[in-house]
Amino acid sequence: MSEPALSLDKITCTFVSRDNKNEKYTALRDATLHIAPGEFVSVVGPTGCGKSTLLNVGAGLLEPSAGSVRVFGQPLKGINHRAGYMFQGEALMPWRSAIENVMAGLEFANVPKEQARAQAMDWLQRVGLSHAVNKYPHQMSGGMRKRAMLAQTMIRDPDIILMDEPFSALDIQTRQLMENEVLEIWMSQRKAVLFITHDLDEAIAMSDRVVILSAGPGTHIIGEFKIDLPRPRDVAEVRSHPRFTELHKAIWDVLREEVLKGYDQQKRV
Ligand SMILES: Nc1ncnc2c1ncn2[C@@H]1O[C@H](COP(=O)(O)OP(=O)(O)OP(=O)(O)O)[C@@H](O)[C@H]1O
Repeated sequence: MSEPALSLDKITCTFVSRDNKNEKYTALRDATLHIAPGEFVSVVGPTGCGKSTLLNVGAGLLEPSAGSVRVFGQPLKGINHRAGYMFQGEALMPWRSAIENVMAGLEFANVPKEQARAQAMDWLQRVGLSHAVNKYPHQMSGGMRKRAMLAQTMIRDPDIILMDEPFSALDIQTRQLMENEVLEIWMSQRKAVLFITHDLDEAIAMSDRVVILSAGPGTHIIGEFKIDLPRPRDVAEVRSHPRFTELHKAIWDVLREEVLKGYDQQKRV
């Protein structure tokens, strides 16, 4: 069997507590997750449990207190250069137009400007932004900015894509369009994806596998489900598939108690 694209083994992350500098807070404890090349894995869990922390460890942005990270079998040191990231917030440079934003990653990698521009045009077309090539971020809608961010992530041709609630700020219709676009691109490129979401429907609709995290402290993986729904999928239509309902119930049975625990903790803060 081939090496996982991303292996997170027995990851523990302990922070100085935000509430009391004399205390420590262990967000993750012994969390293990392997993602195969080309596999789409979503991680769901209660609010504040450690989803972003896990993703940041995989991105090489955060060194775990214990445990190991491997990328295609090689120990990760520093930033994960085989990964592209798409986060919740805005990542476009306001002083650059759509095309200048999309081509920026290639320029920084010293790709000749004309080649970078041609590839950026191609990606803008793929994400439905060929009409907005010269628009600046403030001239684009939230959905258009997300499309530009997707092109910005994909143009570097990463082998692993890390997404942290990328569409949570979008209205439901735009969100579903973007989810379908991501699936279409993923089907054509088959990169490994680690997708973080609060939304169980989104996780099931998109993924090959859904992994469930416990409430913190000491968050770890408490269950995982293979999503055996047929592909290609339309994220809106797949929700009416009887198997979707079965999977949703089975996962929610595991997740519910953790969500309640997480909610309780938030109320106490
Ligand atoms: N740098 C840090 N210093 C102190 N505590 C931190 C730090 N980063 C994360 N934490 C704590 O670790 C826990 C997990 O945070 P994280 O952001 O990973 O959770 P999450 O599941 O992504 O949250 P959400 O569902 O709200 O997006 C939280 O209690 C958070 O306050």
